[in-house]
Amino acid sequence: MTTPQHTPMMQQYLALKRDHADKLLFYRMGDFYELFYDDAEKAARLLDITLTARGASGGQPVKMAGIPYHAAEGYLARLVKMGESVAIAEQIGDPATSKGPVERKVVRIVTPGTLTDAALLDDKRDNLVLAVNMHKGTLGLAWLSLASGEFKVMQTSVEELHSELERLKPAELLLADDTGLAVFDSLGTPRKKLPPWQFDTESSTLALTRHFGTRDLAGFGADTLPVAVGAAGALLEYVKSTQGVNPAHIAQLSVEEPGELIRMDAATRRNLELTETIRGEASPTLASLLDTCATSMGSRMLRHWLHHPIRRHDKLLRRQQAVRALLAAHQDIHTQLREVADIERITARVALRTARPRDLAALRDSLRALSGVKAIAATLDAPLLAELVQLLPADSPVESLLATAILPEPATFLRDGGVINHGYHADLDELRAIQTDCGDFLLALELREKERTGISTLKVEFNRVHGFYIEVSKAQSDKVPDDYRRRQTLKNAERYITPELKTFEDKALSAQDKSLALEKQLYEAVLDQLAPHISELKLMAQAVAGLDVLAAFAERAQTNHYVQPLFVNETRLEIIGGRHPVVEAEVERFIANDTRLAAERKLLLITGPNMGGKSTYMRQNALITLLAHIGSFVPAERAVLGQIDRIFTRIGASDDLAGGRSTFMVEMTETANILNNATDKSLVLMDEVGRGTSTFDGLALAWAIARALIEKSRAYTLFATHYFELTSLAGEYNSVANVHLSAVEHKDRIVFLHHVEDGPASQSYGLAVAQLAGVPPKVIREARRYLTELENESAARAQPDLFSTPVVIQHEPEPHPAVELLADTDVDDLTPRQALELLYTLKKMTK
Ligand SMILES: Nc1ncnc2c1ncn2[C@@H]1O[C@H](COP(=O)(O)OP(=O)(O)OP(=O)(O)O)[C@@H](O)[C@H]1O
Repeated sequence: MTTPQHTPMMQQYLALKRDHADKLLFYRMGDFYELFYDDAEKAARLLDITLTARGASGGQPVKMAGIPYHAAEGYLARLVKMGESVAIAEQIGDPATSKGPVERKVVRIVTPGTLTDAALLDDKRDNLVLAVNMHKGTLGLAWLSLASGEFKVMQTSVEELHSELERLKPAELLLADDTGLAVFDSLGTPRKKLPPWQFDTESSTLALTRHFGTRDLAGFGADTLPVAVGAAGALLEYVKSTQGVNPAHIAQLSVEEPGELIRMDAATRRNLELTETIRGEASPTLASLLDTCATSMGSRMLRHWLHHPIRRHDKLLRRQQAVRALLAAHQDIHTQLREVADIERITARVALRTARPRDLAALRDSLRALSGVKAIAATLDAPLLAELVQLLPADSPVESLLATAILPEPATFLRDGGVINHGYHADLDELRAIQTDCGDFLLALELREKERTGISTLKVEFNRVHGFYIEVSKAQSDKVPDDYRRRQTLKNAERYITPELKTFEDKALSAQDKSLALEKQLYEAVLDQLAPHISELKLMAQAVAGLDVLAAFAERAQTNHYVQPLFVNETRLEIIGGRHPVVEAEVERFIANDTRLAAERKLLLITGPNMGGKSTYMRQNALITLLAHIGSFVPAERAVLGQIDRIFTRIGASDDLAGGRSTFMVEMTETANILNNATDKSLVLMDEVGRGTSTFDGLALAWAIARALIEKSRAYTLFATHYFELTSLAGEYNSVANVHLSAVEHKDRIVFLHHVEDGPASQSYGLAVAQLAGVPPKVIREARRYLTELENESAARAQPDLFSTPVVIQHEPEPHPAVELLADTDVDDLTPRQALELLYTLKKMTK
């Protein structure tokens, strides 16, 4: 038995689907996008739309789900958010002339990481696609924001992968098919596996140089980064294959040098709540506090800066000078910038030829507003501002082109017409005149016909379905002349057409069709004319974003009383009157605290009651250090900072269930990372390390970790602990100092002073805090009784204090190599001859 044939339309569908098996295929049919078979089922499930069946093809009913064309954006956004990719097949043939199904083609592929549509993108976040390439322990990364054209590469060691993923937070990952790392499985990010050859350095170099029109990649500084180049090539090809047009706005590749930035691992970025709270919310975070930017370009750049603190003091000084100059002008700059649209994303859409009429109008109006910004910024005295001002437009040819070409308020969709300006093209004006003259002609005709026929109620009108007609009431319809042809009969009226009206109708309707076609053509030509200006517009967008962020820094500095930090080239981290920027906005009265670290005072051992403010104090120092290194002023009376290369934090307890690691395992993994990587230029925050295990294990570990930080890493360390035994370290090492968060007990109640004072805390107040938290009084009473018992017991045992100084570590002697060899030997496995040889070897080793 032969299988019944598929209908011609389904054959066309299946051919398209074959090339896009891993995506949902939106198949355009009239005013709908239809999905069939498994795609239909999946879409029905994900989008909660109706699943139906349509006739049969190939002997089977065809499962189908439809999405109205005009509502497609919303559905696309939801699908992409869920990590799906969608291929959109449009009708490209003319239904009137085609035999069989209209020709269709996949014109666009929407994937989570390659969005550019304003409706699908989050204004305040970059949407990145990241390609990961690994070769013999080297990690090559390439990432792109298609909506801005920013294309970057970096080469580092594979160990950095986790931290880079946390920093970049890509919306989509591209991996070679044969990459099998568990770290990717625990990420929720949609992944696309590509054949490994796409990551080949040689063919990638070829693809990249062809795209950029360069001879090699040396000009980008990427020629020495073969693994990163492999990733970049795979990425570029992927993006080209999804867009259907050449992404011309990707005009350069930049290399990110790991050494330029202060490095932070994944845990640190999370713990410091830079752009997301630990719970994954957008506020309150450092970003939500600082973001008073007027444009979404500024908001995005601010987020970028927060994750990319820079080390070079001269660069930071330039930002600081700009902030200082903006203290008096930020309000005016921001007022003007509020008129500026998202030039960056509009430019990308111009390059990808998906810019809508209102994008172009917004670009034109933004360019106008920017000349105002330029005028204000030009009066300010700071080298960085002068550089940014240079990039802002003055009498931009783009603005004059758009001013003449596009109507002040164009229609939303080009297909509706009403986009191209009057006076821009003579033929268009003429075609439009025919349509406007319509009104006059019809009035004149009505008058004339009334006179000729003597029918006073006669009306000349138009509707979309029937075109032009003369309407006469039923009662008077016997008076119509012979040249009236009936067009339509209504209940109370008849509608007619005359040869004259018909001729006019043909002319008017064809004028409308022609003017729509002409508008489309002229619009495309405007996009062509904009193409050479894309890189200049991109630079302008960057300058606007930078200016916006610097103005926000100035505003924040003024409103929240921040000061300009001072950078020095000595071992020093001194913060006087420091505050936690986010907590200070949440509490009524924030207590400022000092931090003094220097070569001879490198580790602060912080004790004090729970809720006393230890975490807040530690974090505020990290945040102040970070703010200083993005060029912002800082919440303090004074801050003096030496070179910083990394910030590490080991704070709080969190399970990594997806990664299969317990709380304590996470704690120790993060600690291991710190001990292995911290240098004397690193800032390390350790919050109650060791508390995830039994008291003695925890204490012993905390003690040994503190020593390693003091002796080996010599990092700037803030070490908060509940183990009072550790406070004796200050007696042992000059570089250790004890501080504590003060509290007083008042009539059985505890009052936190949140003030950092010298010396160790005198007691722990654990029970008082538990009481404050509402633990039932009976439980507190029992705890108090048990505590007394414990204290008495330990006094009675008078156990020698393991941590009293000096502590002598009993090193186990290294075993003799002969002993090791013997331990590794399985005697039962040896032949007599091998046994004899072994004996000789052992003998030799003892000589
Ligand atoms: N310097 C300060 N000024 C005013 N309020 C503060 C200050 N520091 C902390 N607080 C308040 O005290 C609360 C507890 O602070 P924090 O979490 O830092 O305490 P902790 O000592 O780390 O507690 P635990 O040991 O239980 O983790 C904060 O949420 C904040 O409301």
